[in-house]
Amino acid sequence: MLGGTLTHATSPEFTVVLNAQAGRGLAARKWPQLQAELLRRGLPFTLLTTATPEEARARVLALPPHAPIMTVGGEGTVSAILPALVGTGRPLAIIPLGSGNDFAGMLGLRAGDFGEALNRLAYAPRAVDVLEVQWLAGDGAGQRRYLLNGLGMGFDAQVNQAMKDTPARWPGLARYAWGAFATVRHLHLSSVSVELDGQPWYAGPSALCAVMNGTRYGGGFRISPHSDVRDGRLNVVASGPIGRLELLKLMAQVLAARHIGQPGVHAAQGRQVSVRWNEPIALHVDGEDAGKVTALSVKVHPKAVQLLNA
Ligand SMILES: Nc1ncnc2c1ncn2[C@@H]1O[C@H](COP(=O)(O)OP(=O)(O)OP(=O)(O)O)[C@@H](O)[C@H]1O
Repeated sequence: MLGGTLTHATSPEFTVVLNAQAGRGLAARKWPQLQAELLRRGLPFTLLTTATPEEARARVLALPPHAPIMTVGGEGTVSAILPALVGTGRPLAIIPLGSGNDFAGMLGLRAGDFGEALNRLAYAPRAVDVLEVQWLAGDGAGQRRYLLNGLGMGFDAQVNQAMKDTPARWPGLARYAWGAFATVRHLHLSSVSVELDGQPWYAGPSALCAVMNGTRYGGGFRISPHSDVRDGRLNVVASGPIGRLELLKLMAQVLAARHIGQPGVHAAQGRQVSVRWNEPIALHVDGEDAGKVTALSVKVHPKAVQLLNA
């Protein structure tokens, strides 16, 4: 554990959660530069270098309520400690150094731009919504998990898996695009039935269904351009029956956020959504593979986390 010098009497001491593996090692490589910047600004901190998400969660949970946290990593690094933030009053500053950084990117925070991320600590904290997913059937039935950015089922989640085969030096967007091309050959439609706020919303064949708090995933695909992380609502986007070529065209439209309103694209907002498939479907949660699922529900916790540099 390494401590920074307390030179500014009014600055709270941050607990820095450094995920050295985030961004395929980017966070570890950039840490000395960030550390120097924290010290230069007189921002006091204690460093937690954690080996696993579970360790990070446990160590943050052991901190006093209201202790400010700074994550250094990607979406998974933030996602891992959400249970130690929601409802505890521990505020969060995000220093994005992951592969995709979609939630941070949506907020205008760029990987490696420490100046902007730290300057924003002078702003008033802003509360953002958090989503909670519950597995309704299958192996994980009853399991719950918080997420900040979004989850995807079907094609989305398969692309997320395929991205792992791409070179580390590629930007997140290129890795996602490569994954989409590799995955589209195996496109498979399944039957889904989606209820939004207790009402039937979409039922029929589908290639993908995403439930979003943020606007984008995959390093810049704006799957849910109308999302607002402060509106107390989640956004659901599902495809109808779609072929390979149409899906590739759709992905290009998603890049430009022009897919909403197109035929075969269903999008809506609500507070709670239940999604049931006729067969097990690949799932990612905040960009992490989460196996296969046949039914899940997602609800919003409005303004559940205070962001210090939003
Ligand atoms: N504090 C932590 N310490 C060690 N490992 C962690 C920690 N938090 C999360 N992890 C693990 O590290 C993996 C990668 O982290 P993260 O998602 O932050 O980076 P990334 O995948 O490179 O970026 P992004 O999610 O923005 O694409 C996560 O999937 C998770 O399993």
